[in-house]
Parts: sequence; structure tokens; C-alpha cells
Amino acid sequence: MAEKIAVLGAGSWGSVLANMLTENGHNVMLWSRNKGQVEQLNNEHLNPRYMKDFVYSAKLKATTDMKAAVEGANVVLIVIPTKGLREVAKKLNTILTELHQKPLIIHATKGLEQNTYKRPSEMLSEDLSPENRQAIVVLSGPSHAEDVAIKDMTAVTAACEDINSAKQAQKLFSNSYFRVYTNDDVIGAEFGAALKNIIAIGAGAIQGLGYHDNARAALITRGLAEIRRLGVAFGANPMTFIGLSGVGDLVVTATSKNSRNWRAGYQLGQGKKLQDVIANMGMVIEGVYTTKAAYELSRKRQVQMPITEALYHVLYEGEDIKTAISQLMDRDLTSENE
Ligand SMILES: NC(=O)C1=CN([C@@H]2O[C@H](COP(=O)(O)OP(=O)(O)OC[C@H]3O[C@@H](n4cnc5c(N)ncnc54)[C@H](O)[C@@H]3O)[C@@H](O)[C@H]2O)C=CC1
Ligand SMILES: O=C(CO)COP(=O)(O)O
Repeated sequence: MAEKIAVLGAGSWGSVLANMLTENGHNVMLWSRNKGQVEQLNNEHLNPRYMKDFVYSAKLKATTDMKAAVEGANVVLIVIPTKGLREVAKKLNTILTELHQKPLIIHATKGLEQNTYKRPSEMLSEDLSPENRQAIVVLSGPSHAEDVAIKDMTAVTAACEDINSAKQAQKLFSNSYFRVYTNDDVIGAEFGAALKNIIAIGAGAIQGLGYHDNARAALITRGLAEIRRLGVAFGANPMTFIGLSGVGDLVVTATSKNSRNWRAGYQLGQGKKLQDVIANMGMVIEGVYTTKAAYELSRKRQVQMPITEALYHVLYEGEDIKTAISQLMDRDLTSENE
């Protein structure tokens, strides 16, 4: 059944998901705060800053007016970086109150909030009143926008404690090249999504330094161990970390040149300065901020996250990457399952 869907956020992921939902037969309105971007999407069906050379469906409509995008929508998909999520959620809440609407909320944000360490669904449940929304579903998994745009085979997870809402999201997005599974473990899905970006920066950095396959495999595997450790400490199901939103997303992000986090790490490994890397990316590098949040959270909760800690020292205290790697390798020898 065709649904009316508002998509908030027209960066690489939001715009490609909006396009896919349009091609799935839904009536989609894409919201962006940027007037020039909206005009170019509506008139030329292009969004070159985020998706160079990709031509969007002529049926996809964009607007800078959030109220117009949301009016009549029974589903709102939020694809805003963690940093801007509360601002957008608060605005959405006011609009939903005015419109007396109660849509299903789906989000695809991957990060943890600075200082509070909250997951995106926790932020949304605080800023969107219960009378203005149905359940909150997390859409997560190995899914670079660039691959979805060219209709490459992709599988992701729709996670929600209310399994019927997860199934509703599953139906909206699934098609011949985009397969959606359901999961009821929101905590695991969101920790997997946020923390894999840290390991992806590390994987890029070791490749930028000239290390090879063994090093990358070691980093990914031990990275997964510490992602799982933190997630489980907060109540996640350990099985989620061997699923799409865990190892699946970790593998794609830590091995792909399409990943903004991997690319940032690679440039750091080649000796570029963090501020220059951020300034030149032009898109969000969530892992830079998640590294700080996860490092602080792991210390508070007394969970060992040696790779995250090493990257924190590199990104926030100016430690040399090679020194950080030596320190990681020189730690006391231990059991794999500790
Ligand atoms: N790019 C990808 O392939 C994927 C990205 N994600 C996640 O989706 C989220 C968004 O990522 P991208 O689309 O890649 O980011 P992006 O950097 O390409 O675009 C972000 C968009 O959000 C808008 N925005 C940021 N702050 C805002 C605010 N306060 N108010 C209004 N608009 C605001 C920007 O103007 C921009 O249009 C991130 O959490 C990312 O980790 C998840 C899966 C895949
Ligand atoms: O989450 C992603 C793919 O699943 C996108 O990762 P990047 O933000 O590193 O590009």
C-alpha cells in the first residue's frame, strides 16, 4: 500500500532513501533546510554535493517547509546527523502538535550524543511527545548510499521493541535489491551502528599508514569485541552484534572507500590534520564525535575499549598514530574472550 512519507534530511543517505521509497511507489516529500538544494532537486533532480552524478526520480518532491513535508504523512523518516537530531526533533514535535498527527517514526542516524551519551532513539523519545508519535524504528545495517543509489544488493535491519512497527518499516523499504530484516533489539542495533564508525576510522588509518590485510582483520575483529562489550553492558542482545547492524555494518564501513569514516581515517594515517580532514569531507564523519562519547562512556561504565581509547588519544590529544598502535600491541597479553 502506498504511504505518505516525510523524509527529514537530504544528505547522501536521506536523499537516496527518499528516492528509493518514491520508486517503491510511496508518496514522498523530502525536507531540507537548504533552499538551493531543494530547488535543484525539484528542477533538475540532482543533489550533487552529496550524490555526484546521481539523477533522482522526477516523482520525488523536496521542500524547505517542514510543515508542508509532514502534513498528512503517516510515516516520518529522520536522517539527520546525531549533532542536529534534537534541533530537528523539537521542530518536528511542534509541527506534529499543530497538525494533530501521530506518525510512525523511523530513524537512520548512527551516533551517540555528546555529553549525555544517549542513543538516537533515546533522544527522539525525549523530544517527540508520545501523543505525537507511534513507535520509533531504527533502520540500520551495511548500506552505503552510493551502493543503494545504483541498486546494488543490500540487506539491513529494522529494529523496534514493537515488532509490528518493525514489520511496517520492513514492508515500506523492501524491494528486489533492498532486503529488510526485523529485530527487537534497539539497544544492540544503535550501539552497533554508532560504534562501528570508530573502528572504521581506525581501519582507514592503518591502511593509510601502509598496514595490510592481517592488521585490518585484527582491528575489525577486536573492534567488534569491544563494541559488543559496551552494548551488552547496556542491555543489548549479544547476538545482534553478529547481525547486519553489528558485524555487517562494521565490515562495510571498515573496508570501503565509500565510507566517510574510513576515508577520514585513511587521510589521518597519511599524515593529514583532523581539522583539515573534517573541513574537506563536506559530509558528516560521525565516528569522530562518537569516539569521544564512547571513550567517556566506557570509562564511566568501566568497560575496556582499547581501540576506542587509542583513537581518542589520537583524535583529541594529538597522539601520534604509530605510537598509539605500538601501545595497543604492547598491552598485557590476555584471553580472546575476556
Ligand atoms: N551516507 C550513508 O551512506 C549512510 C549514512 N547513515 C547515517 O545517516 C546520518 C546522516 O548521514 P548522511 O546523509 O551521510 O549525512 P550528510 O552529511 O550527507 O547529510 C546530512 C544532512 O543533514 C542536514 N542537517 C544536519 N544538521 C541539520 C540540522 N540541525 N537541521 C537540519 N538539517 C540538518 C544537512 O544539511 C545535510 O543535508 C548519519 O548519522 C549517518 O551516520 C546511515 C547509513 C548510511
Ligand atoms: O553507515 C554507513 C554504511 O552503512 C555509512 O558509513 P560512513 O558514514 O562512514 O560513510
